[in-house]
Amino acid sequence: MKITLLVVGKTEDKYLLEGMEKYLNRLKHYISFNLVVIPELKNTKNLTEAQQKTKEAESIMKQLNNADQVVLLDEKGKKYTSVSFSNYLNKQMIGSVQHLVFIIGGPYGFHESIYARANSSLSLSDMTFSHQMVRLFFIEQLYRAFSILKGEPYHHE
Ligand SMILES: C[S@@+](CC[C@H](N)C(=O)[O-])C[C@H]1O[C@@H](n2cnc3c(N)ncnc32)[C@H](O)[C@@H]1O
Repeated sequence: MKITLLVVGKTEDKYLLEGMEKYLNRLKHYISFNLVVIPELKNTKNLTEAQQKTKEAESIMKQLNNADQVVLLDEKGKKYTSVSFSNYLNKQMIGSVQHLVFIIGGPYGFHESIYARANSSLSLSDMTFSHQMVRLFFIEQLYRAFSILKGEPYHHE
């Protein structure tokens, strides 16, 4: 199985880039992982929030194949503990899933067509995080999940 994390917009903040790099470097020892950045829309001044979400959705859909298992990062999604998330990943790996795609929305969240395409959703908290910060938190949780599956000492309950 390979995992893709699809995000909208480049990260400019150094503190986030450094954190992401740290966990991406660790994660690559466990799984084939790809971070795909969909470029942020330019000249959005004349676009409504709904129009921006529609355009983002078109770019997201272009990245997806029919067989992909798509999981949206969404504050209203399903909640896991780190251990239950590691079990979820294990199930996907031993099941028939070839490509697991997690998606973090843009500043306004997801268009309804993306909700309709998704197979499931995942909440990191009831709180709303910036779409930039979520990528760091999620990559750390992915790394943590694989370290749990490997029985390595990173995670302490
Ligand atoms: C600023 S939030 C968008 C908030 C928007 N009001 C909504 O309804 O989704 C940007 C993106 O960050 C992600 N996100 C923010 N908080 C999250 C959380 N607690 N759990 C999972 N993903 C979250 C989601 O992918 C969301 O689309």
